[in-house]
Amino acid sequence: MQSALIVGKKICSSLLLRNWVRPLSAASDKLTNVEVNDKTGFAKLTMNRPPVNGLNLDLLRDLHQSIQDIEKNKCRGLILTSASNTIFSAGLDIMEMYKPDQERLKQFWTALQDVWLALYGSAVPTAAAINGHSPAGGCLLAASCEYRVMLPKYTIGLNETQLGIVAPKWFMSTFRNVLPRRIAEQALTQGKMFTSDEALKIGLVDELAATKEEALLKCEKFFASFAKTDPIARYLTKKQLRHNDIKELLDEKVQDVENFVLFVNQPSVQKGLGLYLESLKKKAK
Ligand SMILES: CCCCC/C=C\C/C=C\CCC/C=C/C(=O)SCCNC(=O)CCNC(=O)[C@H](O)C(C)(C)COP(=O)(O)OP(=O)(O)OC[C@H]1O[C@@H](n2cnc3c(N)ncnc32)[C@H](O)[C@@H]1OP(=O)(O)O
Repeated sequence: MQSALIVGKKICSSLLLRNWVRPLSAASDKLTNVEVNDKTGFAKLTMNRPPVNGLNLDLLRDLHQSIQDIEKNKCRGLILTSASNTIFSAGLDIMEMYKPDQERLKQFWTALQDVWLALYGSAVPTAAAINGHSPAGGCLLAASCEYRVMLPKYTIGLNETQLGIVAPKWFMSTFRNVLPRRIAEQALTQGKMFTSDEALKIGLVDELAATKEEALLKCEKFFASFAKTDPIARYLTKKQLRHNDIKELLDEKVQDVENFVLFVNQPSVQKGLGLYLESLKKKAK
């Protein structure tokens, strides 16, 4: 595993916390970084896969491990954010889907399912400090959290239909958990990307913040709003509200992988992904 777990920015000597620190590989290899504030118990989970935090198999596995670690340690809040100054996450790494190795393709989708199940169903309160663009899979991660604070002048949305791909049901239920059904339907069918202001207006994000620091503080303030609640009662309430969405994927997990593999391998989808990748590369030149 390549992620780093840092408690209070130092290795703690107590047995409990020592168990909790995962050894690092070379620092440059880290794809996620977890810092836990030992006073508040809030964990900051930072995605760090330059240039755009494209969600490839390795980053997804790393994210899953980090979410599980945060949960096991009974942190009091998880804030998902990005090490980039302009991109939260560009969504799924299209290279994983274009001319794919078939076995890896299955592992890739399974890893995405596992991240979603862990984040959407997390017992720990979750928030996203969206400090950059957040299309597609990036939006899915943010929308899976319970609270979102976004910096101005970026974009967020599930743009799959603009790419000629279809968001699976659990992407859609995540959106529907946040947005009124009619707005979710329009946004999903149009593949609409919202500006930060628009996202605030429709309720896709809860607040805007001028800086990343302010966004993190606002996320912490959200966690503080649970100070007078019982954590178990809080979790069981969230669990019941999200139960049907989670059960739907759990019941169809294998079939969902098969659907994805079948869909992605269609020649028309491959052609579309190839053209889209080309357009991204041309834009970068
Ligand atoms: C009825 C049947 C239903 C069945 C359904 C079953 C299954 C469902 C099937 C499929 C579902 C798939 C769901 C897909 C979800 C996704 O997340 S797809 C990814 C969508 N992402 C995007 O569209 C974002 C594309 N990127 C951008 O818009 C921009 O790059 C940006 C994020 C706004 C950043 O812009 P900028 O800072 O200007 O950076 P560049 O554009 O220059 O990019 C830098 C390099 O990164 C490469 N890149 C960017 N995004 C991606 C990506 N998503 N994947 C791979 N690579 C990416 C870009 O090409 C540049 O590369 P080079 O430096 O040129 O090499």
